[in-house]
Amino acid sequence: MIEYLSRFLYVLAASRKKLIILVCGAVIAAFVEAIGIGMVGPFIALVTNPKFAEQYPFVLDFFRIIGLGQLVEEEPQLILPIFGVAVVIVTYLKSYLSFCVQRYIFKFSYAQRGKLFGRLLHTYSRAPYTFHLTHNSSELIQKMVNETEQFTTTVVMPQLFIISNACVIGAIILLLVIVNSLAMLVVCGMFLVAFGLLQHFKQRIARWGRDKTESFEASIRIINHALGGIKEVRVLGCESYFETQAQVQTQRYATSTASFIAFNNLPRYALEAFMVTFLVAFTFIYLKMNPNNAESLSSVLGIFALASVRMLPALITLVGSISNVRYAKYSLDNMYRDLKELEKLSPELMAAEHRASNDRLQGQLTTLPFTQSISLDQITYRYDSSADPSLDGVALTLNRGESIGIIGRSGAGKTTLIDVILGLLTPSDGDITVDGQSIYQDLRSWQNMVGYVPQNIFLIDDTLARNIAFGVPDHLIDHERLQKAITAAQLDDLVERLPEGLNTVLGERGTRLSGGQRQRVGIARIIYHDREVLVLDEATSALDNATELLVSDAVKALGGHKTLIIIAHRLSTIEHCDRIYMMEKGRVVKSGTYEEVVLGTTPEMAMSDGTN
Ligand SMILES: Nc1ncnc2c1ncn2[C@@H]1O[C@H](COP(=O)(O)OP(=O)(O)OP(=O)(O)O)[C@@H](O)[C@H]1O
Repeated sequence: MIEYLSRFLYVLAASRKKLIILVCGAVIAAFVEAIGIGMVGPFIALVTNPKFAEQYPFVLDFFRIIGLGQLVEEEPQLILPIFGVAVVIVTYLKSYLSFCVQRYIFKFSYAQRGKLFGRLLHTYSRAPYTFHLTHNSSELIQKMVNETEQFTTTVVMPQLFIISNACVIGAIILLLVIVNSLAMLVVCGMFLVAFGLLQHFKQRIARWGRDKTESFEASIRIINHALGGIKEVRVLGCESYFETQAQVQTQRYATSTASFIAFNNLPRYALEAFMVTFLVAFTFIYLKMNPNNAESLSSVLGIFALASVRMLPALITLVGSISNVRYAKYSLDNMYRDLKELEKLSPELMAAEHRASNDRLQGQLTTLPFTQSISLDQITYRYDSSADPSLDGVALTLNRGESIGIIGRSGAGKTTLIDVILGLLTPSDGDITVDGQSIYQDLRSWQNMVGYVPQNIFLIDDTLARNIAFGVPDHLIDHERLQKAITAAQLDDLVERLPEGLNTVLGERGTRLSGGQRQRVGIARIIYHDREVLVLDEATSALDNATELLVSDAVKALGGHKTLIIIAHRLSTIEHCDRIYMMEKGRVVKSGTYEEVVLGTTPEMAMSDGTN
């Protein structure tokens, strides 16, 4: 329980002070409600039994507390009307307070959802790259969209309702004990039934919660597969394969959700059945033991009826809230694990990223001093899931303004090397230095000076301008620089042909562009961002020969004042490079000029696909 609460408080992004104020408000409202409930009984008793005030001294005590003790002692006929007015006032106060507290609970809980969503996005987007290599994006989307909602409705709200209902129940129990200690019998019976049910269904509730979360996550993954790969799916005609998978998951989701909702109604029926059974059994036993005292039975039964009418709804809400909390335990544990692990793992990284985002927004980027060279010194990297290292003692040096080409067969380690250079993977051995300073001393400043064009350019479903000035708010876009980048990447023709020029929306993942055009947008993007070191991963693979020539010219034009690292898909792309490194099984096996390395090497040795 303590562990659960500490996890809950960790995930809850609210200030503790707010939470304490909220709990205090809920407790006060619950006590006013309990007082209101408690006053109804004596009011009815005062109406039906005029001697009630004499028999029960707490009635006069009440009048003394509100300062009217003397008045009602002198004029006892005023007891009933004054008490009636007090009941009405307390009921109004109770209703108003309960409404305010509930409204605050809803506001507070949904504000938590927004905050938690932002916190998860912040954490995931700044998490080490290796985290993303092992976590499916559907899982992360599921957590941000569904589990934050679940956290709000089935963890935060129920916990606050547990507190307020526990207060109401406590106050009612106190009241019943004061009025008639026999009522404890029925209270104990009710608790036994309610908590017996919770205990009996404990495992099942937790399993339903887990099933619901997992099936929702699987559904998002299936949607991603079926619609993300719509071209292949349509051509291969395997739509029904994904439909069958989706059916399994929706069925699992339906079963777990329906079972839980049905269970939530069970305590009400069980408690009602218990009450009737108890009252009938009690009546028979009472009559058997007191055959001549049937009249007193009605007053005892009245107390029981009062207990059940007041206790039942509060107890049902309490049981519902507790089962909700259990139902959501799986998703709470999930979010706790991610947040705790990632926030613990990379607090400096997170802080640095946060600073960098702010700097970027203000157009100021800190970079490492770079006037001479970049050196990779004995870089070794092994993926967690792999037995052999993918990079094994790679060493190379690159002077400012130079361009190097990296070639090698498929699986030689080129992409892994690029990921290490980009600072996405941290080598287990070796170092990368810029003018002698390790990039790991200030990774963000290193990344601020690197531009990257991957094999598959990531395009957002937005305008061409925003895709080139990627991540820059509209009001900070430099239009002169944008135009230069477009011209350098040979995109002028495209801009002219697009219906709304630079403001044309490119479609999801740039579906309105050809492969070659997408590549050129990627190149325009790094030109716009004007980074000192440019990394091109087979950047010209999707270009036709004529366009490739144009883009290669643009890239070549960058040479001399930009430092280039190119993973080549076609040997012609790296002809102009100052040096070529050939990789094999994670090692650099040959280096030198184009003539020294490429000529005399079979295309199979040099390239992923054996082309030249
Ligand atoms: N996420 C990963 N987990 C485990 N092993 C990996 C992972 N990514 C790559 N590898 C392994 O690391 C080695 C190098 O892969 P890498 O992708 O760097 O090669 P590459 O030269 O870029 O190949 P290609 O030209 O086909 O893209 C391969 O043996 C590959 O199986």
